[in-house]
Amino acid sequence: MKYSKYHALGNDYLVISPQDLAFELTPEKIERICHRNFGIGSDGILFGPLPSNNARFGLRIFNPDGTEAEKSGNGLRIFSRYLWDNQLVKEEEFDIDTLGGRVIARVAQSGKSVQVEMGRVSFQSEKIPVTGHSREVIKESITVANQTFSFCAATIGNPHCVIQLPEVTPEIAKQYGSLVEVHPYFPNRTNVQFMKVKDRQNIQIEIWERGAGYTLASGSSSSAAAAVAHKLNLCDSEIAVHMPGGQIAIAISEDFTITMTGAVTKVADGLMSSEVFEY
Ligand SMILES: N[C@H](CCC[C@H](N)C(=O)O)C(=O)O
Repeated sequence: MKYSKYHALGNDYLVISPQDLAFELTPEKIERICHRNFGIGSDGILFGPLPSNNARFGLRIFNPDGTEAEKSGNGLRIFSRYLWDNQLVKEEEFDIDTLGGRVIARVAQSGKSVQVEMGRVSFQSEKIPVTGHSREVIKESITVANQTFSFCAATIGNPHCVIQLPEVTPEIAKQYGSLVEVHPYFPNRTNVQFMKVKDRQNIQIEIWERGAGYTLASGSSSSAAAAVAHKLNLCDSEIAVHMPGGQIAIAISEDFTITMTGAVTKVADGLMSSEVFEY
């Protein structure tokens, strides 16, 4: 079966088109395809373009644990580049419908940069969701492994828990991210960002992704963390988000609509053998 592999700042995805799909995309098959040793290996699968009544293209996004995500910022930039590589779009704006809402994308620099209007960030508990009474989830506390953190929660279609610290490291993300991801506060689990605010135009984040674990970059995490920094008046409305895999530019409008701009890199076009499911 044909696939295309791209990465966005080290957050890698496989694009599989429905016309090439040779089997049902079950959670077990997704896990195996994404496995770094027994499969092709990736941080997820982008399944599209699909027919849509809401947009020019439909897209489904799957995590390596087989669960489906409402949105993926890096995934949307990669999918936009895939559409451009396959002559399905040129430099014009086009829209993509996802489980987490409709976005508007534009490919630039011969596919090496993509801008996506990701939708509006909400801090509202019932939209994220976060348990408890209806409120904006700002500066609340969460305890995992006997460590209590102050956090803010946000959604941009998928859920995010943003924890601000004076310093952030991969070790902190790996030690605490997996515990926060499955904390009872988050009925649908959550993506987790540990954020250092460097100045009013720059933040640094370390990421633990729902259903994927530690990743080198995340577009929806960048959007959520930047929105929280702006909400807390720690940053202005244009923020560079620095991650181990590179940086993403985030622009935040008055109503917290997010525009994300970042790189995309083509890795390969490949052919997957059916033997991958036999081991
Ligand atoms: N794991 C995420 C989806 C992918 C997010 C990330 N790769 C991005 O670029 O936004 C979730 O379950 O919500």
